[in-house]
Amino acid sequence: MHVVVNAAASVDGKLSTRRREQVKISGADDFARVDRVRADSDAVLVGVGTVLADDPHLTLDDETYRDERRADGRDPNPARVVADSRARTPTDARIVDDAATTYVLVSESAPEDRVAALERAGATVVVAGETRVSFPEAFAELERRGVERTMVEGGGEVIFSLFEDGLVDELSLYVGSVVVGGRDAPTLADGEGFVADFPTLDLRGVERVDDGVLLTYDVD
Ligand SMILES: NC(=O)C1=CN([C@@H]2O[C@H](COP(=O)(O)OP(=O)(O)OC[C@H]3O[C@@H](n4cnc5c(N)ncnc54)[C@H](OP(=O)(O)O)[C@@H]3O)[C@@H](O)[C@H]2O)C=CC1
Ligand SMILES: Nc1nc(O)c(N)c(N[C@@H]2O[C@H](COP(=O)(O)O)[C@@H](O)[C@H]2O)n1
Repeated sequence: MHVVVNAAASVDGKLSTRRREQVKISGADDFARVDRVRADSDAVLVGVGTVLADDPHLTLDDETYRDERRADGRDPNPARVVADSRARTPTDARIVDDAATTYVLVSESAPEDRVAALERAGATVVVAGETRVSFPEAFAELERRGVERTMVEGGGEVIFSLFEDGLVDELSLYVGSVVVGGRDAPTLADGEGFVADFPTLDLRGVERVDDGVLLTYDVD
């Protein structure tokens, strides 16, 4: 599985505010770039924290990208994937509608009634991990289902885990010209944090986009 993490942060590294409400950090040109990255992916993944905070749709905005994908014999939108150990994704979340395939990654400890409700709502549930979603296991199953390239849109808990598991191949970070602040505001990589053996990156590109900077990296 090739994994591309994409996120937008303030200059102080925050993905949103201490209230965990969605903040538009990217400008129009960056959102257009994000749409292209989505279109080039087989799946777009977020954590359940992002689903509960933002209620994202994670489909393509530009119809021409859907047309391109149809012409290539692919589904018009990439699949949507939620990492959700306890199956907390609401059945009326936008990510569960019929605009694209939706995979909900759950752990073995997810309540059966929640799993059944998500399946009734049209989601495909993938069980991986005992109490928390195991990304290595889940990605192996997604690969069996034809997902070879996954774009990860956040949030900070999930991005940290993917770095911890050594699963990230590329990172695109848009740094908007804004200060958010807040010691409890989510950052690019939250979780427990590293104290040694920090993942290191190769800087591939630096580009001005809107009034911010797009940084692109390969992960060592
Ligand atoms: N600016 C940007 O580019 C973006 C900003 N955001 C912002 O980020 C915030 C949400 O981020 P955050 O709270 O970090 O939530 P995440 O989206 O990272 O979701 C975290 C949750 O995912 C579940 N999960 C399942 N398996 C794992 C695993 N192996 N490792 C880690 N988590 C796992 C956990 O819940 P459980 O144990 O119940 O499964 C965990 O609490 C929102 O404020 C949102 O607006 C989000 C995306 C992009
Ligand atoms: N690239 C980017 N820039 C920002 O400024 C953002 N706030 C985000 N957020 C991500 O986009 C998701 C919303 O997707 P839809 O428009 O609903 O398809 C949101 O949930 C974050 O993952 N991204």
